[in-house]
Amino acid sequence: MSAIQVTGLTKRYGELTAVDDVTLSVGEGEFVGVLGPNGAGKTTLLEMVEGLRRPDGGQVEVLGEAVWPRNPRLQPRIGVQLQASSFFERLTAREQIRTFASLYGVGGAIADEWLERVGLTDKADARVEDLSGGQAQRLSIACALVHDPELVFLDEPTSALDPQARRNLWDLLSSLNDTGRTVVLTTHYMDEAEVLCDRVAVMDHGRILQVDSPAALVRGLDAPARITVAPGSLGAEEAAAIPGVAEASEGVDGLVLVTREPGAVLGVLAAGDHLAGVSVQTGTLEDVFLALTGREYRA
Ligand SMILES: Nc1ncnc2c1ncn2[C@@H]1O[C@H](COP(=O)(O)OP(=O)(O)OP(=O)(O)O)[C@@H](O)[C@H]1O
Repeated sequence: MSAIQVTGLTKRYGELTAVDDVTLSVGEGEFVGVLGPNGAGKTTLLEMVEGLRRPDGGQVEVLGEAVWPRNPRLQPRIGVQLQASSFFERLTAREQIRTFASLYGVGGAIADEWLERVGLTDKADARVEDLSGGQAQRLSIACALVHDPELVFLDEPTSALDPQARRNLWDLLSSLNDTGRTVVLTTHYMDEAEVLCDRVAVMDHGRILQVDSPAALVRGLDAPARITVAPGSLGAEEAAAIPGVAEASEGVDGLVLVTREPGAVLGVLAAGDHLAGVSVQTGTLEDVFLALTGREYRA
């Protein structure tokens, strides 16, 4: 069964169509990312799927249930990362998460465990107003997860985090997903989408342009591979004569061979003992975005 089924979803703000006829399905246990630049419509889409915003058209079904109007049967089963501004005022971090926990009948010990899991134990007694942006973000994520929901929604969960906290959160989300939870997040970070997601929906101007695994999106580009050979290892003429090499030219890091048959070319390089220091570069999600929109990706 699908965890999420979105059909023809549309949201307009005056003249602007923020979400334009989006159809998307997310399977149980999948980790799906909605990737797009600022203003692509990711938040609006997510809020409609969460049942927080009313669509102008289309349908949303989450865990087999309608989400609008507010569906109380869904609340215990889904976790929604709220913006830091939605915290209860003047509570400490511990009181905040314990309050969320108690709403779902979850005990204080588990709430404290979640503070630990997001690295906030030493901030447990700080008021939420006194947390840094990254700390508040981690607290909001812990509050969304404290009742162990089967489906988790996160809106740009790592945007205010430093690199270490970002890695830690990636590990946390991956481990949740490994234990069967469905995770849907929005991000404008290509690397985040690439590392975490089973499938990525590339979104721009309210539309989902393509949905697939990061590897399949890149494969679909049909872009040639670039093999860089360490300087001095091989001459340009010799390299150009290797079957399958379309082009060989000196680059900053060595000789760059452009080929659509990287396996065969690497085989020849190995046979000639030229593999030391070789690197292979294929397309990236940035190339995918460029191919889909005709524009460079700017988060
Ligand atoms: N309440 C609103 N009223 C009017 N326009 C809105 C409203 N909310 C969003 N928009 C507009 O809809 C478009 C999509 O916004 P949305 O926040 O969904 O994009 P996003 O992809 O989440 O962007 P970001 O990465 O910056 O959060 C934007 O052009 C935005 O200005």
